[in-house]
Amino acid sequence: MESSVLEIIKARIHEKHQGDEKQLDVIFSPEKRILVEAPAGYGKTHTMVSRIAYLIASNEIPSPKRLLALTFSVNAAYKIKKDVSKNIPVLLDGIGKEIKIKDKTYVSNYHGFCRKILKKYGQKLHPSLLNLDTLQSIDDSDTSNLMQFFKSLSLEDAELLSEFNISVKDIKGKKLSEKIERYNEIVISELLPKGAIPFNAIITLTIKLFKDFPNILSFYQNYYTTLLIDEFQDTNILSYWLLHYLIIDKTNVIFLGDSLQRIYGFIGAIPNLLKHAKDKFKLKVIALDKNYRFESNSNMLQLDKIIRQNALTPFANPDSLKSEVEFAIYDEQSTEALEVVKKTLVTLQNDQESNLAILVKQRGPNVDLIIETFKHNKIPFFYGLFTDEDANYINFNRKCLYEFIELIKDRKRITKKLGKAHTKKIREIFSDDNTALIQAMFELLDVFWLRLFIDYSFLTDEDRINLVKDTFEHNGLKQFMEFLDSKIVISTVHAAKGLEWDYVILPDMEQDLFPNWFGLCGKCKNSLDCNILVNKDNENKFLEELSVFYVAVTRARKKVSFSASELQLTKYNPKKKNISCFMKLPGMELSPEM
Ligand SMILES: Nc1ncnc2c1ncn2[C@@H]1O[C@H](COP(=O)(O)OP(=O)(O)OP(=O)(O)O)[C@@H](O)[C@H]1O
Repeated sequence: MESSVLEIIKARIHEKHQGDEKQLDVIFSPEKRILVEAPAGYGKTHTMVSRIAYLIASNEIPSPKRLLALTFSVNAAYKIKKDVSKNIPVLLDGIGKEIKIKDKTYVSNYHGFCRKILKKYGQKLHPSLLNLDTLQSIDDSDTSNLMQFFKSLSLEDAELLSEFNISVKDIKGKKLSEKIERYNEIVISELLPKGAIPFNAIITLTIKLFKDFPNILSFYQNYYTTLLIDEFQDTNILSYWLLHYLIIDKTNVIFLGDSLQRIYGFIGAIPNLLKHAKDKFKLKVIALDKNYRFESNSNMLQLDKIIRQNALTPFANPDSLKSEVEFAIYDEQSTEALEVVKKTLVTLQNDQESNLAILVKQRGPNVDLIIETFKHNKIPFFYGLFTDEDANYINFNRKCLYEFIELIKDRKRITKKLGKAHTKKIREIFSDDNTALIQAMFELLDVFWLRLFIDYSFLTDEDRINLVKDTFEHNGLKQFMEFLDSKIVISTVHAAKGLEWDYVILPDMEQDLFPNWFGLCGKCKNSLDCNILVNKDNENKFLEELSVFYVAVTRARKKVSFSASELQLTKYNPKKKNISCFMKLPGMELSPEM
């Protein structure tokens, strides 16, 4: 490429990134191995998009097709793809070059990528993998379920499947490596012939393919010269193994992530992964240093720093950080619920274009009362109280996947008509279920189909089919909350990851709720006064809960407010509880206003 053209492209990127030196270092870096570490809102994804666009626009890689970009969540992957396709024409505008990204650069999540490989070569393991799109994705965690659906499966094999599933979540590397071969054998001999494939097998079979057919592995290792991975902290052990196969000496690698946003430990996100990967792949660390989300909001910026500082030095404030924090304490839950409703209305009244989320750690009688109070006052809101572990939520996504596969069996294209048929079928299946969760799922499903034809019209039919499958298979409907019209969302923090609102309220900041009993309080020896002493025994638990707190707080663009009650509702009687230890992080200057 002519140097003058390259300079124009660089200047355009420079301008887009407002001269942010660290981001530009990453984008233009000649290094082959980079780890970008940065907190929420520091521009990791923004930087990744420009790096991809730069590599393609400047011909730094042999072809856009040879760049592989992966992320954890489906929605994030397709957003990156969309941003890259928007960015390249801007970079190349008026300089006589045209690159259509539509079906070139491959951006996906780990499963989507493996599915692509299995569709091409999986028949070498079993003929049914040729029609991977029509195989039903099954849950292999429950032994009795497996025995019921697969009559010829022995109890021993069913147990192995379910133990394998649990070991992925518990990150038991040794157990997994001992069992992966047998796991694959059972999937191939028992499940695939009956048209079924477990979620984890999409990755384990790809690994098997790489092991059994070195020429296929070598093709992919050489084909993808550049590998970029966003949301790296959420990678699980199977995906991490997959990366070990793909990365060879000459591969250019960039991982981007933030250890403090690892909140999927309970489904297998590996702890200390960034450090491990840094040593393993000899990565050069570049830390981004400017927070764009809270650029003009010094109070939120300070609060962000305070939480992060406490991850390094719990309950110490060496840099004397200060942030004013609204924290109201009420005598009991019904008063708190009413005040949360009032606060919501006043906030939206004062800032009419804004939206607001009420985020909680988990479902329970306390948030139920808040919901009842909203309903009682006839204030509409979206019900987002589900997590990735929630059986009903998972079941809804699964049914969506099943029905989609049935509908797409004889077709190669997704049309609006197909979307309507799918929604109709799902509504029929759940017609007797009036629970708030299922009603909310219907809303999300409508939004999902609507956005598919608006936001993803640039995708090929194959990519769109993959997007639908990836979304349902990954329990990803929750990500479509961001497109709802609703100005008020009541959600779990886990369902809200990756999304943002102008205002966030965190109610129930009490002992046993946030952090919760299972997460930390049950283990804390100082629960009498909730002045936790962080030590070797509870450090990991503390960090896991603090991560969820951090993700919750950083969902707010403008402001976050907190509340608590002295009397907490429990299954039995209301109980007197302390306020959360998280409201005692040094540097937070609490003001009783709400
Ligand atoms: N150099 C920059 N100039 C202007 N805006 C920027 C810059 N870098 C990032 N932003 C903006 O800041 C916001 C946050 O960026 P981005 O989503 O990439 O951050 P992130 O580090 O990936 O956050 P998270 O960890 O929460 O995913 C986006 O709206 C992005 O457009």
